[in-house]
Amino acid sequence: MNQSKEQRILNFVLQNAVRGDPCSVLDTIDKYCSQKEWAMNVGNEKGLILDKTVEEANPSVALELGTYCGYSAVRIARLLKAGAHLLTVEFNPEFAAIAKQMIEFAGVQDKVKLLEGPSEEIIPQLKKKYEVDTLDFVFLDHWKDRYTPDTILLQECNLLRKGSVLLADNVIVPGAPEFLNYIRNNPHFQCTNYPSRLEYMKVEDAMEKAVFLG
Ligand SMILES: COCc1ccccc1-c1cc(O)c2[nH]cnc(=O)c2c1
Ligand SMILES: [Mg+2]
Repeated sequence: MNQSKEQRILNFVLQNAVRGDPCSVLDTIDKYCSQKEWAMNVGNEKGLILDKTVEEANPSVALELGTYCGYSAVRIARLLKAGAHLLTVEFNPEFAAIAKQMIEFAGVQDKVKLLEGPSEEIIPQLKKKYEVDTLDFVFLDHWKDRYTPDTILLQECNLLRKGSVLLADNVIVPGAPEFLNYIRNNPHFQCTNYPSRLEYMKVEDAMEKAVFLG
């Protein structure tokens, strides 16, 4: 049974990165995916926008939708203050299994809770089952057709508070035009666009930040 691309990425990290060093894990994934096999990690260019947004929000409780191999979970968790934590949601069991190992190798497992399942099922469970009050930061990086319904669901479940920061990846490529239309015309959100590049490619992409105004 030949290996998946995601397994090859993990193996490259296990053999080349420094255990317990999140930055070396990120650099090693970026090296593999820029030189050997493209993969849909947020990457280092958009990763810097993610870093700045997380640092500015300084979240106690963060949510990521779309874990994939765990690159952005490691990227976010490495910036979290003592006692803060990230909940990351992945519906693909193969990806979740890879991400779990990636997060543990990076040494950020105490700050990250990986939840396996569809976001539309997990979001309504966050308060009662996962003891969340409100979310300080949300990274949307899953299926683009879920950006709008999940943003509506977060509001319906009272998971956002005045000042909650949403950051969406890939609003140009693959694109989330319906989400941009929804969020930019919604008076409860203050939006900012951050032009960038698609990970590991000379292709235009962008991230959209949306601050909930309550
Ligand atoms: C499976 O498509 C891969 C792909 C192909 C071409 C262009 C973009 C993407 C892409 C890039 C990303 O950062 C992504 N992030 C999260 N969920 C995605 O599906 C996703 C897709
Ligand atoms: Mg993405």
